[in-house]
Amino acid sequence: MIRKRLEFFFTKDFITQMKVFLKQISHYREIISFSLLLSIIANALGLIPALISGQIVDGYLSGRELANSPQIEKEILLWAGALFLAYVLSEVLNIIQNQVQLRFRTSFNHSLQDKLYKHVLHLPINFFNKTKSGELLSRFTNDINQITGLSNQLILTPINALLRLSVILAYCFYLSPWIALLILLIIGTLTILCMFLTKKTRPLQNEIYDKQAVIHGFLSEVFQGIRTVRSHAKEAEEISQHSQRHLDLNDTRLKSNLQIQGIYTLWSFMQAIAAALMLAGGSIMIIRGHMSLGELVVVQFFTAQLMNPIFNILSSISSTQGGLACLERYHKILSEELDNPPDSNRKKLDKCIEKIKIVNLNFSYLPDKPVLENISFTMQKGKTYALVGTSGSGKSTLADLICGFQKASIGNILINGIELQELNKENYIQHLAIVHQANFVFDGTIRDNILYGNTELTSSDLIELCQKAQLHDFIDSLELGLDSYIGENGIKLSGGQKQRLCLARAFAAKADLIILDEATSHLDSINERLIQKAVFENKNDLITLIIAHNLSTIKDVDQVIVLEKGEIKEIGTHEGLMKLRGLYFNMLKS
Ligand SMILES: Nc1ncnc2c1ncn2[C@@H]1O[C@H](COP(=O)(O)OP(=O)(O)OP(=O)(O)O)[C@@H](O)[C@H]1O
Repeated sequence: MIRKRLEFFFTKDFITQMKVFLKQISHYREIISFSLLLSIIANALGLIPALISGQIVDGYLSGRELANSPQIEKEILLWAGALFLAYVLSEVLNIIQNQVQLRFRTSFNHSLQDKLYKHVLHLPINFFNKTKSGELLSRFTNDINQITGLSNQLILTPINALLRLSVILAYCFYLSPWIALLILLIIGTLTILCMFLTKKTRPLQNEIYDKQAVIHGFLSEVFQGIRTVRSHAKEAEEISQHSQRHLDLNDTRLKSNLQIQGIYTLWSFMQAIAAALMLAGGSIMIIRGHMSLGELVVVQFFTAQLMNPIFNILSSISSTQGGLACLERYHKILSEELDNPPDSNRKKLDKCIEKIKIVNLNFSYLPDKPVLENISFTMQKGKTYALVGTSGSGKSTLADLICGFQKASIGNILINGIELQELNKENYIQHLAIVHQANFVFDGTIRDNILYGNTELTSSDLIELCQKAQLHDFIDSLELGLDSYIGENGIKLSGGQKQRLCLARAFAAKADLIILDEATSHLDSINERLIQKAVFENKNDLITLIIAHNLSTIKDVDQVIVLEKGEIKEIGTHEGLMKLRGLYFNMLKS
């Protein structure tokens, strides 16, 4: 019966999420218990002033002629001192409890952040294709903060409030069962009414969080693409859309606030009724000789104190709903399947990559829309390969599959004879170096960015790498050389300088498979040739795969693979394909 009633107020979903949360914080039970104990003692001390006031009224101010004796004044002063002490002690304990609580919350927040970050960084690239980065940021900031607050809303506030409620009710019951009954009646009505109303606030709370996340998503997109926004003079449109989204969010906030305000108003109204009833009931009981004046003082004081705990429980339920919605979203991300579990027992490569065999590979991003079909070819250590084809033919997708960033729908990629899916991805990636056309550089120095590819490099290694990537002249021209800051995503660098920096970082990785996906597209022909020379210098030690639109840059590779609409149309050496006078020949001629 109780369970049914609970499910009436809290949905099953709510209860499941609550259980998940309680399990999550079970590691912190010691610190939570300590914080709870402090809070209970502080609250108990908070009730003492009421009892002392009642004692002073009954003991010295009523029921007999007021005696003006130094002894009585001394006793009153002692009681007042005790009252002051109870206040002070209660406050001190509250301060300590706040500190303990903060410690728990920061450590809990930290562990939530770490867990989510660890998971997200190992999610398939597809996850990032479908999730806006701003929304993801919202999960790390707003959602995690809300989840952290749940400990207060679900544990400390209700337990404290229930305890206070029990003490007050017990005292009132001791004075008069009728007063206790009256209080219970008021509380019961109030609780049922507020529970109905708070239940209604949850959908709007969720809507607010969702809309905030969408706004973050758009903001981060616009900041990242500020050049595109500027170059299309879309500032006014973006501002108006942003403002529209905010108006929409404000609308939801206002609706939600209206609901909450309704609850508050109802609450104040009931509180006024309770105070009036107590005053009337208590006064009648004094007149009839069933209660003393001091006891009425205590009851009035307690009634006022009683309302807050109940209100805290109810507002906890409302904010808990928001927090649990955040927890739901948090766990939704954690339930996304990892393609690269960090602690898996998958096989590690015991030597460098010597052979990559691709067998009958098929892949599609969307059902029934194949991007790659029946791809089969082999790459060997010491050889260079080029993937060519028209735009959208699937070259970058194939490179992503070889790197393990995407999973083939059908077919295999065998690395030294081992199925790629059976390999420990972290270990496998350490054997690769990839440079994309639009590679990312971090906000830091040139040195930081190159060391990201290999932290063990010495200064002379760095100089050598920069020479290989044709970056040395540029670095020499900078006042701070390798220690120059390049700004967010290399804003202070030209497209070509950024590409050369990415090449230096890739060379630093000392990989056995290097994939250059349009990696020299921003370079002038002299630099492009020099870099190619550098790439081919160590070609005997690795597998080199070049994806290029400029076919004049790949004439010297050992094998050219020509893709067209996701299928291999031609494969062979430059000379062989030229003789064939097929697709490759036509591409080169055109
Ligand atoms: N994340 C994605 N979701 C859905 N479709 C995608 C995704 N990425 C690429 N595609 C589609 O897959 C096809 C192959 O894209 P891919 O980037 O591999 O081609 P590409 O040959 O490298 O092109 P380009 O030479 O222009 O870089 C294209 O039709 C593209 O629209």
